[in-house]
Amino acid sequence: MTSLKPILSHIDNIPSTPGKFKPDKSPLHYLHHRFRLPRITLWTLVFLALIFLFFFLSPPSTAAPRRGLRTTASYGGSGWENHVKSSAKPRSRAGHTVLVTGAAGFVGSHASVALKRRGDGVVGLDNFNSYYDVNLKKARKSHLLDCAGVFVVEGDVNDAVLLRKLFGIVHFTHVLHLAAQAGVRYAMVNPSSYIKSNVDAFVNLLEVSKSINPQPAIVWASSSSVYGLNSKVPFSEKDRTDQPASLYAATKKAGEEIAHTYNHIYGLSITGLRFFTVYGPWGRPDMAYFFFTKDILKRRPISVFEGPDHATVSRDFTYIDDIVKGCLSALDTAKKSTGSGGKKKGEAQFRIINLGNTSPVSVNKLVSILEKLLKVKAKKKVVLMPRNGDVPFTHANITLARKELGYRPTTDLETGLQKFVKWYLDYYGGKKKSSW
Ligand SMILES: O=C(O)[C@H]1O[C@H](OP(=O)(O)OP(=O)(O)OC[C@H]2O[C@@H](n3ccc(=O)[nH]c3=O)[C@H](O)[C@@H]2O)[C@H](O)[C@@H](O)[C@H]1O
Repeated sequence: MTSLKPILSHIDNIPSTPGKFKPDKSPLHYLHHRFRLPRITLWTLVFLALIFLFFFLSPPSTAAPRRGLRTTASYGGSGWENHVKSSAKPRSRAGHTVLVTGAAGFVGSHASVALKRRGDGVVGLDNFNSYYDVNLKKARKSHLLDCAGVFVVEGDVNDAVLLRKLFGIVHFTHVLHLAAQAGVRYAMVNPSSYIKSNVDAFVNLLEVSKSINPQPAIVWASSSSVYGLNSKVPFSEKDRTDQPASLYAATKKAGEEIAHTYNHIYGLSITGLRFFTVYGPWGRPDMAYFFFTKDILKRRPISVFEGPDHATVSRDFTYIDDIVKGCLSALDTAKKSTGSGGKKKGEAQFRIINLGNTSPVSVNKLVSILEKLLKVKAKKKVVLMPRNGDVPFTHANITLARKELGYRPTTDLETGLQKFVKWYLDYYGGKKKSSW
């Protein structure tokens, strides 16, 4: 940044007590005598010059506000713009141009690679917060660039200036919004992070998207957790979702309602995908399959939850590649938004679709598969599931996904975990360049 020292040096002459100026030989003194300008005019000119310097000579990079979790942000400059433009370019005219938020995250990184590899233009956006190992996010970012040519912008979805800047540089046909504060249990530790990432940021994205011309179509990640205490299985999109068991679930449910509002008022085409416990290579270290693997290998005890009366706790674990296929198909089948100039011009598409595996597996079974793959016996401690946001089971009905998206999950838990364990051993065994 330009040094303000020479320009501000005259400020030393401002008296602490009015009327006690020392005799000076400053440029101000000279102008005052030479051109007979009143002192008030001169001070006004100095003030205007300072404002000019502040606004026009600041460097082009911007930093997002840092609240809660540590985040980084840096963007701006012609080199940066060129990276954004070239990453956004689809290989063919028919290709989409997609802004992927949360691109350095688990699902975001996989989806970005898949989109780019099939010929779409992709720009990633991620705030690299410290909820879990930032080095893993950085490694995903490097892989995205090296293996697929996807450029990830470091910035926050809450930063409206950045979003407008990106939309100003690139005409995004679609937004795949995967940035979120994940994890059901962490919501008791840092509740405000869920509001900031899952509510505030989503509203910010929708606000910007509705005012863009033409508006993009939006596909975003909701969650199986919205079914909360619903006990009717398998979970269908028609079932009740008004009994969330965690603040995470409540913010995802809020997102679904907020999405409906923006669809209704502004004609934004919006598809919410309810993901069911997604797992796989390059996954999230805060998830049970991931930290169980780590703890089993380190011969540390793991807590396996069970319900009251020793009821089994189970999840409809869904492999990452199946989820990615669902995301891409949701983008392909998304209809155009109908609004322009911030005004709705007709009914727009609004969808909420389950993406699960339809084959729930108990946590006990998950552990026994890991034991077999890792060839290590787990030190299991069976404990009553704490009341911290968890639900006893999930099970997706995917009839709508089949119909709307042609979605057909093909990977069972054992096959998916085999791929995860291979990646885990490669990555943490020192092969940092493990394949995608
Ligand atoms: O589908 C979703 O929408 C959510 O999926 C994921 O949540 P969950 O399905 O709860 O996954 P995860 O924490 O891996 O626990 C898995 C199982 O292990 C059990 N579990 C957990 C911890 C433990 O110490 N012991 C244990 O038995 C636990 O009781 C559970 O039965 C995402 O984290 C969340 O961000 C969201 O995307």
